[in-house]
Amino acid sequence: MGQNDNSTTPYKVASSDELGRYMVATRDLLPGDLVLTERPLVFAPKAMLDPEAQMPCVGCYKPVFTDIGERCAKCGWPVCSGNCPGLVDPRHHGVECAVLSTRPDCVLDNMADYYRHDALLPLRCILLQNTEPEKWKSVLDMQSHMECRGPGTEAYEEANEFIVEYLLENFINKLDKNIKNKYLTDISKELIHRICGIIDTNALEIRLPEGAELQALYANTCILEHSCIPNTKHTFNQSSADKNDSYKITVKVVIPIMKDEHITTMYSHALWGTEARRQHLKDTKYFSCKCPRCSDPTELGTYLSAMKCFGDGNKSCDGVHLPQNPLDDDTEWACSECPVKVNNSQINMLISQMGEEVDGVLMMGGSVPMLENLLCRLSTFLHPNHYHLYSLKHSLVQLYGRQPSYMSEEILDKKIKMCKDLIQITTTLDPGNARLSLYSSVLQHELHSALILKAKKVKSDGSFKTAEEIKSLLLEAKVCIERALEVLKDDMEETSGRKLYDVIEESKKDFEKYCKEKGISL
Ligand SMILES: C[S@@+](CC[C@H](N)C(=O)[O-])C[C@H]1O[C@@H](n2cnc3c(N)ncnc32)[C@H](O)[C@@H]1O
Repeated sequence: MGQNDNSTTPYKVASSDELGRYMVATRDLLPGDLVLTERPLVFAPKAMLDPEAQMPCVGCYKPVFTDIGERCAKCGWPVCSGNCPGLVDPRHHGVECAVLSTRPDCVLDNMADYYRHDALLPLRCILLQNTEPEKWKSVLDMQSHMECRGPGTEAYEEANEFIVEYLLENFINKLDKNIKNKYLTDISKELIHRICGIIDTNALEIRLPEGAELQALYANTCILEHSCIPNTKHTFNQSSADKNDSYKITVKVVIPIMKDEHITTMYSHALWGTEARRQHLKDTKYFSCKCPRCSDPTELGTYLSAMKCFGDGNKSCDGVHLPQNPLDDDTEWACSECPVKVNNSQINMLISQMGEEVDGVLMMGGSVPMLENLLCRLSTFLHPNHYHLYSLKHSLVQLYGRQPSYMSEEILDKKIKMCKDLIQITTTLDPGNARLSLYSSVLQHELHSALILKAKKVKSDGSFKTAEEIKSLLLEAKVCIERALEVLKDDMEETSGRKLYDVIEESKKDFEKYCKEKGISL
């Protein structure tokens, strides 16, 4: 869709005590309309979660083997090659190298502690002050939430140890006067803390094809406010021939926005339940979300956080537990059928324990029996649509119908039902495919494949399916594969979207070939 009136900027910046700066639409906007596109002010690698893992090259972020790999000839940081163009490019390693070069001699043996890539973004930010004063001004315009990040807070102590002291002690305090005058006329502990606050509040994450993750700051995109039902989607350019456009962001409308309505994005994970999303937003962005999804105990009728009632000890109950007021941290959870109530902290403890189990199984690439076992156990406590069960089912549908022991008609029917249930939840939570397009696409693709396999199978009673039955299954499969491709239309600039699109397009070709061979026209 998209409307073509590009004569006026589609947004203006407003401000309120509650939200700070935010964006409103200057005219009615339709899905597909461009809100903005801009290059990043600054970007750098994110923290390495696993210190044993490969480190990103400081010039291009490709993972490198640190023990055998090359080092930057000047500063000694791991690089993909001494000829990496990013080493001299000021947007990448070109400027910071002068500061990082003041390294102690011992560092090459002590990599995990010494090469702290998450300190590079704060360093690249403060280096803008003399090299790119306009960009530096834009960074300083951003909200830092220093009022919530004083000494003694977790955010302060963490930033202090891992970034502020690290940068000061290892590099900045040892800098030659000339270099300091050239690059860092304004430098203090407080300033680095403020930059850390700005990064935590505003930086966006970019996952690169090779696995590394970057963080980047954008002057205008950072003004977008959060909603758990966002009306825009953003993508990052990762494939442009023009290197200056690397990581350029494009923000597009996904749900119609009326003139004067707020333009929103999502800072949290769309498949987390309300409690987890709100806690994450409080901890990292210092506000309490009150959006329509957070305010609704059923989360738009999906029951994504709902629990089953445990009964009162004497009598079992088929009711469903929901928070009475999801915006209240001390809310009680009440049953839909009986008088039993449970307090929020008990529910949170249970849910986080279950979450750890789910993450554990998924991280080790859980097999079908492992996933089914946990699904069965957690289903005793959780509503079938609960987000922990969603995660397990989303993995299961990618294994059912693809492994020899899981090809029976019964399993295919199970897969078809799971896919349909998960598609329903996904579409309700993310009607514009702002955040869950890859999840949706995978589900549509899996549904397509299960329908075809079912069409090819004899029935469980040994009889053949009629031509009508086969055609009806294949017609449904056709709609699914078209939807699987359609929901990815705005993800093509990103590698993960393009890769998934290519896989699904191959399936579509195989499907068309099969129909042609069988003389079936759909
Ligand atoms: C990325 S910044 C957005 C721009 C910011 N308002 C400014 O003035 O620069 C994120 C911060 O905006 C505020 N914010 C964003 N969305 C909000 C919302 N839905 N409710 C309350 N505050 C919000 C919070 O203070 C949050 O930490």
